[in-house]
Amino acid sequence: MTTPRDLKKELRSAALARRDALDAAWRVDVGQRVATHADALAPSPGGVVSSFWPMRSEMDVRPLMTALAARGARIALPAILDKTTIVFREYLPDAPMIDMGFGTMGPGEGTAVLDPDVMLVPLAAFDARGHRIGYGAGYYDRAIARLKVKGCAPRLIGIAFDCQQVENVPDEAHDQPLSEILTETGLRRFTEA
Ligand SMILES: Nc1nc2c(c(=O)[nH]1)N(C=O)[C@@H](CNc1ccc(C(=O)N[C@@H](CCC(=O)O)C(=O)O)cc1)CN2
Ligand SMILES: Nc1ncnc2c1ncn2[C@@H]1O[C@H](COP(=O)(O)OP(=O)(O)OP(=O)(O)O)[C@@H](O)[C@H]1O
Repeated sequence: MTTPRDLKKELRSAALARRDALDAAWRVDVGQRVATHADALAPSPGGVVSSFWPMRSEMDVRPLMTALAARGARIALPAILDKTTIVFREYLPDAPMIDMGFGTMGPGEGTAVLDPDVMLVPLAAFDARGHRIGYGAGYYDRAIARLKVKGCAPRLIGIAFDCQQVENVPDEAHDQPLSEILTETGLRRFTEA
């Protein structure tokens, strides 16, 4: 029997292969263009936006991070604590970044841990309902579930290229659907089917 887990695995690797095939210079250009959506994404001044330090063929959201910081947002980046847990540590441009493994970097220990008001969520694949597939470790699903238990409900904005959209992401109970998605064709809001 094909389980949701098997299906997700297939969709993940196909979507990541499509993303890997995108032209690298075009991807950089898109990263710069999406920064023009900063006004629509910025929380009220002093609010926290979690971003991510690009790895593999992800969109480079660093120009967007800079634009959000210029609008008064505090920026946080994921720090991998163990096989199941990420926390979001404050990103201060002058503070040293440490190697998080997997080709990504993050702020070191001793940096403030923040609860995001707006979360820019990396992903492998997404569907028209806002359901997403990540890299398969469940880090983001768990981090979002943990925030909700604490009474925090961050605005969840997926970051992807249009070629990562799939017909249907199989549902699993722990999935945390996105409210919006930002791609090279703009910012879209999902209306759960
Ligand atoms: N830029 C960025 N940072 C991020 C994430 C992300 O998606 N993008 N994460 C989002 O979660 C976390 C890192 N998550 C990751 C999860 C799995 C693998 C990974 O390479 N997994 C192996 C399989 C390992 C195994 O099965 O034991 C692989 O895919 O080859 C990498 C990062 C936190 N930081
Ligand atoms: N809230 C949670 N509590 C416990 N386990 C969880 C939770 N969320 C996800 N998991 C577990 O994490 C594993 C990976 O889940 P899944 O394949 O949905 O990850 P993903 O969406 O690809 O990853 P990510 O959330 O890191 O982007 C699964 O075994 C799942 O049971």
